[in-house]
Amino acid sequence: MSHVKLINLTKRFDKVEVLKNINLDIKEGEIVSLLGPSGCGKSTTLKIIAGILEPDGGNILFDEKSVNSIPTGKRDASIVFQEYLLFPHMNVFENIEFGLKMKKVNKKDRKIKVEELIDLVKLSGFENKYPSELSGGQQQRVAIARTLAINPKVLLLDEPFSNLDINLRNEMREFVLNLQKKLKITTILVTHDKEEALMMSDKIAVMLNGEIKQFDTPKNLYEKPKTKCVANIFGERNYIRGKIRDNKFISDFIDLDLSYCELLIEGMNNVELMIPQESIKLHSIETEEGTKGKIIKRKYAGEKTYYHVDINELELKSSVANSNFTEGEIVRVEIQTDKVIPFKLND
Ligand SMILES: Nc1ncnc2c1ncn2[C@@H]1O[C@H](COP(=O)(O)OP(=O)(O)OP(=O)(O)O)[C@@H](O)[C@H]1O
Repeated sequence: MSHVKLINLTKRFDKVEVLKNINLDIKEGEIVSLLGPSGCGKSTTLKIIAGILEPDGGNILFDEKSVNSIPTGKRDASIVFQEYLLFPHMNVFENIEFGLKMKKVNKKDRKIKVEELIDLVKLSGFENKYPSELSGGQQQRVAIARTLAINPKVLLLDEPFSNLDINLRNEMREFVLNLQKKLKITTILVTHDKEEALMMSDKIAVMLNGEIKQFDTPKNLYEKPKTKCVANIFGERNYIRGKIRDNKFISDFIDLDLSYCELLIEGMNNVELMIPQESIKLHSIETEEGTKGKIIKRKYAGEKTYYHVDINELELKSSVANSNFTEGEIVRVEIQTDKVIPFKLND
């Protein structure tokens, strides 16, 4: 277990500034995700923590001690990559044993440790199998066991689930989460999957263009993003331009009573009101609630259906469970305002 701190980390590749002053404070035993689009600098940050890459500036602290000059092998931070990188000519037992051999642990202790890990990652009976004889999920569990063999203080996971099919991915997420809680090992997960980050993390660092835009709990990030760019990482939302007066949002299309909006700032002249898709409720035309609207697009997605609805020439996106409205149908649109967020323009 370790408390990890990144202070003013910077990194350039050629002349491109890939990390710009990264600061992060990860408490002992926490699981934190680095979430952001491709190329924003997530893997580079992880590799710098692991010691695979050197930063151009800044400090990496484990338990308040700088590890900048400690080489990868001695840093107590182990990384699991997307491609697992198992040794193909070694069986499961030998793959997991490898790091212990490098550390010159004696044969008897190696056997005890490897058996313990095989049990932990639920691979009993697979000791003599080679990587080519294992499924993706099994290979990944070997990679995790091999990483844990050397008792790292910090576990670094670089998109570990992205090569797995959806069922296996859910199973492995659950598995890693349970393991992490059991071992209480400080874990940093790199992902570009918002749902994965929301489900797995104590906190998420949202990265864009080499910067951390917000570091917060999943709930705060989803419900109270500080900027539009952070909000957009967590899915498509609706935005309407207007102004706020006397607890009311006033726009060319629609006026809304914002008495229940927690994040209201009075007297904002030039705002974009963010409305989550799930706050746009659709009702049949017979009900009296809400404004009249017309369904202009419908996308069925199993648990939810996504609609585009036109009210007063304003196109709003709505996601609704258990509904069966059709394109062209006239409906009632209710906009719930408890989760809307006004952003000052230029945000
Ligand atoms: N060894 C390298 N040499 C030159 N440029 C690099 C190197 N490694 C990464 N980069 C560049 O640095 C930027 C950040 O890369 P990084 O791998 O950290 O992004 P990422 O957020 O992890 O992306 P992805 O989700 O696609 O893996 C990218 O523009 C990438 O092309």
